[in-house]
Amino acid sequence: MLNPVKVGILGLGTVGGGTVHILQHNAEEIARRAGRGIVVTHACAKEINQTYPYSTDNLVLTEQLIDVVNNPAIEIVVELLGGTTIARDMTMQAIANGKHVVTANKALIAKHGNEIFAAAQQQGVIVAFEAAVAGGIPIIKAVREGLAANKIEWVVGIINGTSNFILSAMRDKGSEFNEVLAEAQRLGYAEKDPTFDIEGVDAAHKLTILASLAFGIPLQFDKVYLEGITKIAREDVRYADELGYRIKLLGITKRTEAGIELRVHPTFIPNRRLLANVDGVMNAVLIQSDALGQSLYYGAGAGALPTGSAIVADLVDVTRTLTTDPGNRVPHLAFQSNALVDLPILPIEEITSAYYLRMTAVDTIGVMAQVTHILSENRISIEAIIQKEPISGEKQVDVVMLTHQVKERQLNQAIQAIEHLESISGKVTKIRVETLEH
Ligand SMILES: NC(=O)C1=CN([C@@H]2O[C@H](COP(=O)(O)OP(=O)(O)OC[C@H]3O[C@@H](n4cnc5c(N)ncnc54)[C@H](O)[C@@H]3O)[C@@H](O)[C@H]2O)C=CC1
Ligand SMILES: N[C@@H](CC=O)C(=O)O
Ligand code: NA
Repeated sequence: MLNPVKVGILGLGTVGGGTVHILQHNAEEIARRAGRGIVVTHACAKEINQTYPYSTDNLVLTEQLIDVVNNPAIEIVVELLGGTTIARDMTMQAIANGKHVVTANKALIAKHGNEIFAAAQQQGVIVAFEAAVAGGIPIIKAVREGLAANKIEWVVGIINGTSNFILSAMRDKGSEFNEVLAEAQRLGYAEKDPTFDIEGVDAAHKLTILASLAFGIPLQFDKVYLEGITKIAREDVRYADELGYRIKLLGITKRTEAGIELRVHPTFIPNRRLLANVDGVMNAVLIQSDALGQSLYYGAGAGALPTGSAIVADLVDVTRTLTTDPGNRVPHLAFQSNALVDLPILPIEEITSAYYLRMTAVDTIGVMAQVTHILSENRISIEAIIQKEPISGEKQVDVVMLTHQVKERQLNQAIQAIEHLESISGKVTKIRVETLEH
């Protein structure tokens, strides 16, 4: 067998720890698969004086990132720092030094991937990023290689473990939002800045990557429409249940004649669907493609070992292809770089969806007639409508409805008119309903 491949890791936190553990624990199996050993020789972190729960005996630990990136003995740099400034500099420096890079950093790839892949291609090195989308699920491999025969029509996914963990606990145990978020942070699921998880930014990073791989378009994070889960009220979770739905934070990207839909938002999903039953930190990605039809990919979306699993899989992949001519490797974004096309991304008002609407009626007499009149004027048909019984002593009641499919611009016009009614108090809550056929 050849000498082991030397790896340097930047960052020994949740994912760095999981990666070192797996490489040590499964060393023999990994070497049998890769054709040679894969050994971490150097690692960099801010907290190198702590005791790690794995052996650091043969590991040179440093606080200086550049010591790893500029070390001529290291062939593969694993970037597990997070963020898009220092991580970008280190990644670009590693590439300039002719090193392959493996990263879990979806923010980095979504925002700077076009530049990073161009530099990597010029240097003939690989930047591998399986861990960046849906944690341990081999979704990059599946889309880039497994579905290479297909024209992909749409991709829909639960791709943020933290927000799914929160929504599941709110529904199943009636837990408080902030308590569950703190638990997700303790378990190492959340981003350093957890607003990325709960405001949909992390899911948008991952969706940006999936859309590029699915449709052969450049990475365009700035064009993703995003809404997080922080505005979901307890009553919406309860009404979803009553109507036979679950609320999930979905990333949706779809090819239409007018352009590409690229959106992240809370979504009602009928509870009989598989996606509706993906709970806790689990992720799932459902893909519609022309030859295979639908395929579903399910597994742990965050955590030390699941994410470490994806990092090590990339290390094996890179090791196996070290001697392959760069022109014959799998292209970073699934399509050859000169075959990417710049399809337009649709503004959210141009999408068509069904909707859940909740409003508070202050005067119940005649309010239903007024609301349904506005909807019919805007050619919006209603699938279900519920007027809740007023709580005794109170005049206000919730009115909840589900619409059939309509263009979002049209729905927004109707909502504006409804909010102007004297019998309606405050804002109308709007949540999109998942209507993709499956
Ligand atoms: N935690 C998870 O389940 C998942 C995380 N990711 C991504 O993996 C990456 C790492 O995430 P975690 O391991 O959770 O983060 P973490 O916060 O647990 O670890 C970060 C590590 O980087 C080191 N570091 C950061 N800046 C440094 C600097 N300037 N100099 C030296 N060391 C520095 C820290 O000391 C720490 O060891 C992020 O990009 C994250 O988005 C991806 C999938 C899942
Ligand atoms: N914070 C992320 C970690 C994995 O990508 C999540 O919760 O999914
Ligand atoms: Na993955």
